[in-house]
Amino acid sequence: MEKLSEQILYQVIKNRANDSHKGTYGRVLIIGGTKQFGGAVIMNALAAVNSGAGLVTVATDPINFTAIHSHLPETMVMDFNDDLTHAIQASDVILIGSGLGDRLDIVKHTFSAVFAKQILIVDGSALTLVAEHHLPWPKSRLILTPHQMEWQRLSGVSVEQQSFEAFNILAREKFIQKPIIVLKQFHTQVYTNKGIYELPIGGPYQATGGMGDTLAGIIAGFAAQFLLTPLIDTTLAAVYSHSAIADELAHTQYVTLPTQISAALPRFMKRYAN
Ligand SMILES: NC(=O)C1=CN([C@@H]2O[C@H](COP(=O)(O)OP(=O)(O)OC[C@H]3O[C@@H](n4cnc5c(N)ncnc54)[C@H](OP(=O)(O)O)[C@@H]3O)[C@@H](O)[C@H]2O)[C@@H](O)CC1
Ligand SMILES: Nc1ncnc2c1ncn2[C@@H]1O[C@H](COP(=O)(O)OP(=O)(O)O)[C@@H](O)[C@H]1O
Ligand SMILES: [Mg+2]
Repeated sequence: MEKLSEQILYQVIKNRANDSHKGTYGRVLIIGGTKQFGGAVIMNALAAVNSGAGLVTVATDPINFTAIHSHLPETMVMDFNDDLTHAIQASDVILIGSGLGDRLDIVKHTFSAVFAKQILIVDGSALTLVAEHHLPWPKSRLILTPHQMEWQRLSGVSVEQQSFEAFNILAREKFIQKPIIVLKQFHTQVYTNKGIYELPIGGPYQATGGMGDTLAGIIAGFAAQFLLTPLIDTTLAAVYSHSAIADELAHTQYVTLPTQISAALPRFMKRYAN
């Protein structure tokens, strides 16, 4: 297992070309946030916008529209009960699942609408729904972001067994699409076609609801913006940035809130851009 270092940030975070525009930095569609869990998509979107995605749209329960706009006038919104086919197919990156509750219909529709070349990040409730209903995965480029219980549901590997990486490797082999799997925990592990990476930073000051929603949003923002960089590297840089910011905040804070991590992203990224 290879330990991640800040080197990955220099590899991925590049200065922007003068002749670029918002379209250059990718279109992200975030799908999630039932009436109960609107906060999850707000945290997805705060992370995606602050990490530099060019255009972000949130497809969610309309009850969340005002709250989203009051946090982030930069985002567009749409009703996730409407037909999402066009919005899905017009996006570079789709993030589905944070706070999606029991909306199996939306997961099924999204999986049927995505193209093979698109990047689909599957988080939170969407992972649980796939596991419960044994849904087949789509052919798109896939990143899964389970916490340990979500990975247990998906793979059958118990939380205890997950400390033996061989079990996780075997479980990943069963996926036809060989997704990038971000197995979140203290010292998160990332399983990829290039190898397994361990995050040596981060800590329990990150144990607040919404921390994973924020990570998923950063992964989406990085993937959309650094579209020409290998997806494994952009994912690793997102995972590293998320906890590196938390570590910096933890010098002076007892807990590090998800929304504070997103707010710190633009200044953090500026230090590594080259
Ligand atoms: N503001 C919002 O709108 C928020 C919305 N959110 C959204 O809510 C949705 C549900 O997500 P969820 O993770 O809360 O519930 P679920 O998948 O049932 O897992 C709970 C079970 O798993 C266990 N468990 C958890 N973590 C574990 C770990 N690391 N390692 C091992 N076990 C772990 C846990 O154990 P326990 O806490 O009981 O010890 C319990 O048994 C999801 O879509 C998310 O995006 C949240 O982000 C919060 C903020
Ligand atoms: N003790 C810890 N040490 C390091 N990171 C942690 C710790 N507890 C939680 N985290 C991080 O917080 C995030 C939690 O993700 P998740 O459970 O999906 O949150 P949520 O769904 O509430 O947004 C992961 O990135 C995980 O690595
Ligand atoms: Mg989560």
